[in-house]
Amino acid sequence: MIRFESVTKRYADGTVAVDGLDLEVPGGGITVLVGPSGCGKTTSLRMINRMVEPSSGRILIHDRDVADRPPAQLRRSIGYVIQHAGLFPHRTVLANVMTVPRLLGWDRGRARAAAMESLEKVGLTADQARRYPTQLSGGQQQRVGVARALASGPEVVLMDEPFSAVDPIVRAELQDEVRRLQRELGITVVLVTHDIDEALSLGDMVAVMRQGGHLAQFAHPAELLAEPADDFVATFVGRDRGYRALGFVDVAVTPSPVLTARLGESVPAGTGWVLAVDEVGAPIGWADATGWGGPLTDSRLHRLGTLAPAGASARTLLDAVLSSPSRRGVVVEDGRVVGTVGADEVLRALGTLR
Ligand SMILES: Nc1ncnc2c1ncn2[C@@H]1O[C@H](COP(=O)(O)OP(=O)(O)OP(=O)(O)O)[C@@H](O)[C@H]1O
Repeated sequence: MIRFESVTKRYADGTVAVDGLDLEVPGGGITVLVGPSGCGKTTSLRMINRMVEPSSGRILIHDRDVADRPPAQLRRSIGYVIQHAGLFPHRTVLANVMTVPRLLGWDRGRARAAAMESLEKVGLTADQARRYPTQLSGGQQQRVGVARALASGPEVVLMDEPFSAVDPIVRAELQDEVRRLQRELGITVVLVTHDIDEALSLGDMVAVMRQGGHLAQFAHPAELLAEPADDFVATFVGRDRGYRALGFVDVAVTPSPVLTARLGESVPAGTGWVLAVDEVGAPIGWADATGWGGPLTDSRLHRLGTLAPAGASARTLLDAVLSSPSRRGVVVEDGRVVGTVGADEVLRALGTLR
């Protein structure tokens, strides 16, 4: 959908930032450009909306050369999100988000409605819309940046290190949000990051670039982990790639029934591990009824491990097992316990995969 054809960018001082890049970004997904500092990610991204002009080669969106479109018009049709949101400080949040619709010539009412809708999509309120950017947290400002990029309903959104300036928790929330919005709106997102974990968790496809603006590998995250094209990619992808690859592996393991009890219910001595559940069947903790019996109380409970949703990846299942005091991973559906799995079952299922 976005095609780089032998694209090279040589800056005026002779720096070759991108060298003969051939890349086909599929429509309707998230494609991540990742690589070490200075490998040409930002330059590649900015050539899509003509903020940087290629020295040779061409870039096509829907088979149409971007060079044939006036830069200002092209940029209005493509959303753009940058690291520190890049908001106008002296304009309200709403006015910021209305910018592109207004530039497109929409009347005030239509632009305002589109901006409010867009702000709502990223979880911001009408009250926040009236404020100035500095009156919001860094994470909220970044949401405004995303809302602004989406306000005119672009098909393509470019994001340059959009989450690097926020803390890890906000970052994870924003990543989820972008994933959700991409699916909901069916847009094509091209995102630049230097963080391989972000690339692997967000990307439907990941382009790993290396110094000198060369493409090292373009693949699905699971393939990058399982079959890095060369030593550079293997090193860049990092340690634990065998284990991390399990995050993309589905295994057929049927959860076994587990003994559950509500608080106050009597548990016979010698029962072993019992999973405490609340009134709707959601797990609340484990109790070890090996050496005692009697009513189950709060004080008997050990902390739950992580929970694996039904159909979770091998990595999530194993994590549920390893973090559980009973060494049985709890599988839930709609928050309710459906059963448990053991490490041996997950490993056996993995062993039968090709
Ligand atoms: N305007 C410019 N003039 C000259 N050289 C430039 C210019 N912009 C970028 N470069 C150089 O081009 C190369 C690629 O830069 P680019 O910003 O595209 O890399 P990047 O992978 O996005 O890096 P980072 O992760 O550090 O932002 C670097 O060597 C950089 O110094």
